[in-house]
Amino acid sequence: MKFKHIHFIINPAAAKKEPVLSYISLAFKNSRTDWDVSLTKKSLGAGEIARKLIGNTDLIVVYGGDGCVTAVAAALNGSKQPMAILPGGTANVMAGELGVPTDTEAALEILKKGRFHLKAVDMGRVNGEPFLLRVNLGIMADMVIGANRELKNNFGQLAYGITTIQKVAEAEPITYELQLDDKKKFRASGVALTITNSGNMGMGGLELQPGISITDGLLDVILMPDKNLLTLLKVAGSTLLQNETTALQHWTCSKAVITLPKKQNFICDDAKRNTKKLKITVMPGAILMLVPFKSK
Ligand SMILES: Nc1ncnc2c1ncn2[C@@H]1O[C@H](COP(=O)(O)OP(=O)(O)OP(=O)(O)O)[C@@H](O)[C@H]1O
Repeated sequence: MKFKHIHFIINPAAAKKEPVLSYISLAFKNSRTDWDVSLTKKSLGAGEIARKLIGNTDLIVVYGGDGCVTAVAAALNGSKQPMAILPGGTANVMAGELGVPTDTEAALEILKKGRFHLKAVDMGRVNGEPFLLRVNLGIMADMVIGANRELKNNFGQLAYGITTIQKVAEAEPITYELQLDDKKKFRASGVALTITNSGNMGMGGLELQPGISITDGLLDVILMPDKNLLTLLKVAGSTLLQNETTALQHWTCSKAVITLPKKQNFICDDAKRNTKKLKITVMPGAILMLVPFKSK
């Protein structure tokens, strides 16, 4: 498959510092593909740019971190406009999930040679707002909020690890009321709750829990009940060994209502929000994404 026209949305302030325009120009030098570029600004997000491009190009490629990627996916959901990712950020969870190489020139080579197919990927919606990766509460939310730009610039992916250690020490369990699909409501306490579409953690291809799929039309709800050392070690071990652990509670559903004892911060992909009740639904096959063929 080859595209006649590609529009690149580039975040010039993305974490990777590299001559991405030269790479694009070189990759398509002798190709019949015509391409254009838009640059994001602090005041002009990737999502806003993407929305105006719907139907005006064959493929929107976003170069940046997950902030840009999730903003573009949110803008395009339900539109049938295909999108692709050139990883330019610190972690690029979605690119990892799809198997897009971290190396920009290698990712462009796949695009140029047509070694990919398009896949309809699920998204979710929380209190009306679309998300691509996950909704986080508790430690996981605090960790994303704590990993600020300065920390990410200095430490890259390690920024998340540094803030996790800080946040675990401070964490207190919260009692959540959960209603999954149309089943009976129940209460469960935990220091971290994640409602996730993607299993990838953006770190060396590690998965949060095995079997989480971005194309199964379902969301995975994962609760970490406590923060004692044994639980943390079990979670770390199961992540590394890619097996299911009893230290985490894990459910799947297509919709969830989560009620908190009081208003609290949560993370919708990259964005910080605050609420007492989360109404979450899956949007099966909401976005067409470019997926590289698996290398043999
Ligand atoms: N031209 C620009 N100058 C400065 N900042 C920008 C510009 N364009 C976008 N941004 C900022 O970049 C951020 C989103 O970028 P990106 O998705 O690469 O970051 P990220 O999600 O923090 O990535 P990662 O965590 O993987 O490093 C937003 O905070 C946005 O305001």
